[in-house]
Amino acid sequence: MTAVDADATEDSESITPSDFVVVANRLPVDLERLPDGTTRWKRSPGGLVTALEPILRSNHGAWVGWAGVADVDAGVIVEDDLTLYSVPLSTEEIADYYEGFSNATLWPLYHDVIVRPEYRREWWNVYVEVNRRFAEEAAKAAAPNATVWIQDYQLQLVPKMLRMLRPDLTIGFFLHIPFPPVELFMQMPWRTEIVEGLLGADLIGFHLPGGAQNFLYLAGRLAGHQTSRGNIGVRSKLGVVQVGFRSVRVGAFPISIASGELDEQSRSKSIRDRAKAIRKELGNPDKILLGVDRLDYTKGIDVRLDALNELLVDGRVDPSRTVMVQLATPSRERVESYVHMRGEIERMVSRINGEYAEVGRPVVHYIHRPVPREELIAFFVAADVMLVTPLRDGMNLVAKEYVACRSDLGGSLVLSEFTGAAAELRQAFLCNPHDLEDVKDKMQAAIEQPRETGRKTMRALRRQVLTHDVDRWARAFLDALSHTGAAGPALITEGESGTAG
Ligand SMILES: Nc1ncnc2c1ncn2[C@@H]1O[C@H](COP(=O)(O)OP(=O)(O)O)[C@@H](O)[C@H]1O
Ligand SMILES: O=P(O)(O)OC[C@H]1O[C@H](O[C@H]2O[C@H](CO)[C@@H](O)[C@H](O)[C@H]2O)[C@H](O)[C@@H](O)[C@@H]1O
Repeated sequence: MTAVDADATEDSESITPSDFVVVANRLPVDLERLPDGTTRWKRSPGGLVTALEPILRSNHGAWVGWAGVADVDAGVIVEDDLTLYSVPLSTEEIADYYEGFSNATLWPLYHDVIVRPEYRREWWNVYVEVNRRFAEEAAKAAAPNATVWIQDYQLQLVPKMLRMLRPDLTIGFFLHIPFPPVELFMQMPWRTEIVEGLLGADLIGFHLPGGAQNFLYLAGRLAGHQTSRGNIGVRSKLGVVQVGFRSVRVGAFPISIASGELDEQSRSKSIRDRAKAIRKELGNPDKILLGVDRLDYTKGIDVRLDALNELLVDGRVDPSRTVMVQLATPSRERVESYVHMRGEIERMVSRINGEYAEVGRPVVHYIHRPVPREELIAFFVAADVMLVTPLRDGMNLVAKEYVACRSDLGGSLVLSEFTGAAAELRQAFLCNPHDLEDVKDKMQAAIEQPRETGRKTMRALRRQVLTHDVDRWARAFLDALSHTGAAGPALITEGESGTAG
């Protein structure tokens, strides 16, 4: 392991531990190695970081995570409003824990087995080891009786490991991806270990009641614990698992974005001007269609390209007046299924342009790199139709970001039913991404939507997104967490206690 920029890092022994600690696979910033051998920090990809960074900063908390590169120990970095504890990972650990068990076993299993999950014992062993390392670092970062909030599928064993190291802590866990149906979860060779790992927390949060309900059932079936009956609600009616003398709460807390801030940014003159310039640079088309995603097979980028292609073939969309922009952040580039999918997407883009583009006027603009935040907001403001078509997605913050950026009440949202966001954004053009005719119909309807109907719809969508922001999400989860544990109030659940099933 090489150490990094000694001036910026401190020895963990000399740091004051924090009362509030977030533990996530990634730090909010990634260390980037430049060609000249030096390093610099850049923002990490994905919605988890987008959602959590502002909350942690405003709480002056600590964040435990990996710096995003192999074989580098970045130590502890103390900033004004945040302390970062980096957990170093070797090249082999990244291959087995991150690319392997997290992203070639858990990710596809939890996303409806769109790609076949691989169950390899050596990946599991390294997952256990790396989870232990995160638990140990979290134990160092946390002050006595602190609250520790563990994030996501990469760290499902940390709650139990941390509880064994530090029984004084209040421990929350939030899963950012879907929790799968029971029949799919039962494929997992280490299913009982995972359920027991999660049950080390005082509160386990999911985006949707369905995922929470699946977990509650499995806690009874696989771990043999008593569980509450009755339906779990949204931010209400928590389920309960009785683990010996401890009551573990299980609930649904749909995540969101800093919508007020985004709304304000999107109204600025510089963003408005840039949005106009984007339209001009694209050749002043009648309609701009936009996709913004990590390049991931769950996101259904192929679905929207297929639908666009057929709409062009059918003559239902005019290639001289319509442009699609796909912004795709590179993701998990060494995992086989991602390499394969990238090739497929790029072939589809070329085929559409080969058939329908004119010189200097492509129909699909495809950008395979992250776009700076301000530029992204300008794209949201410029886009007439936002295409969010995942085959499965825990939440999908992009859909909410688009809505937050449309204070002009312009634009329409085509949204897959299989995203967490669809449960809240009911007025969008909801589509079934497995039904190509449905996707085509909804895309065409969004393109042709009359202005007044569009404004009414956007107003309703905005009401939802602006009143349910990321602060409300964090507050709901942390409030519920503060009411757990031995000193907490009586069960906030409906129904009686009993074994589920
Ligand atoms: N090409 C891109 N350039 C910049 N930011 C991006 C890009 N693609 C996605 N993002 C950002 O990454 C986050 C993605 O979050 P989300 O939609 O929840 O999906 P996921 O976390 O699975 O990637 C959003 O904040 C979005 O704005
Ligand atoms: O860290 P990576 O492997 O590069 O992946 C990026 C993140 O992707 C996933 O995001 C999820 O969280 C979002 C916020 O809750 C949610 O909207 C989205 O539906 C999820 O896919 C992943 O869960 C994170 O751990 C990754 O960091």
